[in-house]
Amino acid sequence: MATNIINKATPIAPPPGPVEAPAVSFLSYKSTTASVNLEAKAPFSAIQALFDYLHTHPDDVAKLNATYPHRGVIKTAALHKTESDQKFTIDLSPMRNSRIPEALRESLDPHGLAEVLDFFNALSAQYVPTILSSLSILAGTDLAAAHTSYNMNYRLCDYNPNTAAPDSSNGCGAHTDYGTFSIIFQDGTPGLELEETPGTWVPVPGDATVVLTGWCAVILSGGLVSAAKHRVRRAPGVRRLSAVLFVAPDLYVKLKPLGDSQPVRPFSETIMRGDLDVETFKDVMGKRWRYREGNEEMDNADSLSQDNEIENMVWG
Ligand SMILES: O=C(O)CCC(=O)C(=O)O
Ligand SMILES: [Fe+2]
Repeated sequence: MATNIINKATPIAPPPGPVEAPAVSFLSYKSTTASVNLEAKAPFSAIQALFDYLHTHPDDVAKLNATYPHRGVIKTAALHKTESDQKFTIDLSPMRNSRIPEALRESLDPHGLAEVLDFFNALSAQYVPTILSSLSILAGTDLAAAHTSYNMNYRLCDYNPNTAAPDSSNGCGAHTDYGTFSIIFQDGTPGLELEETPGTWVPVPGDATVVLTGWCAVILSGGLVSAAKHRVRRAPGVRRLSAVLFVAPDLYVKLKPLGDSQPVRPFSETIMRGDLDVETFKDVMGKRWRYREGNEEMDNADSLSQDNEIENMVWG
């Protein structure tokens, strides 16, 4: 069983170091989640402005998607699919943002893009090292060396009532993030829920900022850190916006327990041999993720849930 890594109301100070960084307090009773007192506030007016602009400017959507033809940047499958997640998503990443042509930046920057990118860039510079060092304490091993290239994703979500299934309560299906941790900012609207015990969902207050650990943290920590399963429910007619920073290890990192100590639970041979790198893991996980979000078809989609497939790959 995973140790209860984040104790009740026990603030964990970052280790002393030369860099002055804001303190991150883990206050949750739950091993998989941490409520964090971040001073950062996500710019929700800019986020709403960006979505509203893109919802009404298909030409700019096409140009933005052309900067990442592989998967696209703004995802609108919920407009025509009723069973998938009923939300719109914008996925930006520091690596790909440099591919946005100057003219497109000039047309999108005044409609929220500049403010959104400034927010994520400042957030990651200010908090990622601190959270990684706090998480390293919980993981019993130094996670920093596996996170040198800031393999991150900047995601905006618009749980908009204007989708193919306006009355559906499925905003975002139950899942566990693949990376090391994700910071979720919310616009004040409830909907995010955490699975406390199998089948028991606990609502997160709509104005809380939360850090959720993902599968890479589970593996690198030898199972000391567990992963937070979560989902988002929609209320009919209610719009909800969120901003998520996903942090993952560098793509070439081999996903196996880092420390010398015995894993708290046996991992698969693939994991213990170090045969699975972050890039491959992200591909496998991403495929199911996109299926759930309505952005990719799958042959054997119904036979396994996203988390079951990952569990089969990770655990012995
Ligand atoms: O919108 C949210 O609050 C959470 C979104 C989420 O879990 C995700 O995109 O992975
Ligand atoms: Fe998530």
